[in-house]
Amino acid sequence: MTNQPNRKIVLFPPIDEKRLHVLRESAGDVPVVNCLSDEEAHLEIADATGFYGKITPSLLSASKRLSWVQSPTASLEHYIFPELIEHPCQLSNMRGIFGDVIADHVMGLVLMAARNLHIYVRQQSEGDWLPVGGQSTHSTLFDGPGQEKDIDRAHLHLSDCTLGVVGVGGIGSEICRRAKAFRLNILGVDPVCRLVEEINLPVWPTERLDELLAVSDFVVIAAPHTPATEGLFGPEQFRRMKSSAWLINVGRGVIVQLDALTDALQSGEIGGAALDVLEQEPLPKNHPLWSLRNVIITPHVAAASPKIPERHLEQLAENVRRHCAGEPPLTLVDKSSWF
Ligand SMILES: NC(=O)C1=CN([C@@H]2O[C@H](COP(=O)(O)OP(=O)(O)OC[C@H]3O[C@@H](n4cnc5c(N)ncnc54)[C@H](O)[C@@H]3O)[C@@H](O)[C@H]2O)C=CC1
Ligand SMILES: O=C(O)C(=O)CO
Repeated sequence: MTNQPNRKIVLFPPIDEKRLHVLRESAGDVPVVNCLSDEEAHLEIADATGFYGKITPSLLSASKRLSWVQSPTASLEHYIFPELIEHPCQLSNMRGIFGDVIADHVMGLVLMAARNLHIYVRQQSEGDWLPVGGQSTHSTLFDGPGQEKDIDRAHLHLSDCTLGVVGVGGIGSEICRRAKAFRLNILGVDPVCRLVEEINLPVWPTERLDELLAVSDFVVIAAPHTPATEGLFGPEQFRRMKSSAWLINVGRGVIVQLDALTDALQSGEIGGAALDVLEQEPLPKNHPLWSLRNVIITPHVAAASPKIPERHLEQLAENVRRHCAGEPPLTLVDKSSWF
């Protein structure tokens, strides 16, 4: 397909030369302008049709012909504002490139929690040989066969567990597939009631979240930050969860009310939490969550992988090509879900 006439794409903040070259190849004869300053971005956006980067209300109001905005991230909370929602331009994000990487991270957290690995790693640094649930300095299995002991009850058997996913999109679906391979029972809620391919898992509507919470041993949040998910997990949701259940959050920190989560963990209302994203990032050094035995914190790294920059560029280049050809972008965002 030939490019549409009079298209122009503006990038701000600027990107490196190597990536710029790839984008220019995708754009063909459409100019791609890499702006080095905010002032330059304000001038260049006036007649631009496409924009990649951090759009602001001021840049948007300086634009006269904008029909496409691409955010650099999957989440949109730092890139969306009322004027952009009302603007007729199409908005696309970077969802869909993180699925396998984040699902691997989640399975790592599930295995740590089930096998108490987080506790053993801490004990290792002190040179402590202490089985969780046991008092002896060696495995109680040697004390005699046939009887279930505290040490057994303190370690989870994964195929007896249920994992419930909140937000079964690109990341959530991959989590379900991996969990299935580990023989967990799987549930999922999402406003879009799809079937997870390969494992034929029917996804429940979000109205059934309470049911999912009541039976899940692991509740995994892989949803975006939207008005509907902000603060979605508070005291009531923790009350509904099993007292042994773990909450795993790889979606966005603000979906979980940090104070309510801290209370639920300190009071034993839920069994544990594994958090890659938190309402406060970085979590302050003196926050009580750091010292809780049943908490695993990773510093917003669930998506870190050498594959991601490569995929990011590929997806961006494809959306540049589509914009120039007059086609809708991949990963179009439904702006109405932000009302
Ligand atoms: N921890 C990290 O480093 C990263 C976190 N993320 C987060 O993961 C989120 C999901 O990313 P993808 O799976 O690629 O996006 P996606 O758009 O493919 O999937 C998100 C799913 O959540 C669903 N959803 C929307 N509102 C919901 C609600 N109220 N309750 C339950 N589900 C709801 C959507 O319908 C969709 O199926 C991103 O928006 C971002 O916040 C993304 C990348 C890295
Ligand atoms: O794209 C996102 O939303 C991220 O969190 C990247 O780490």
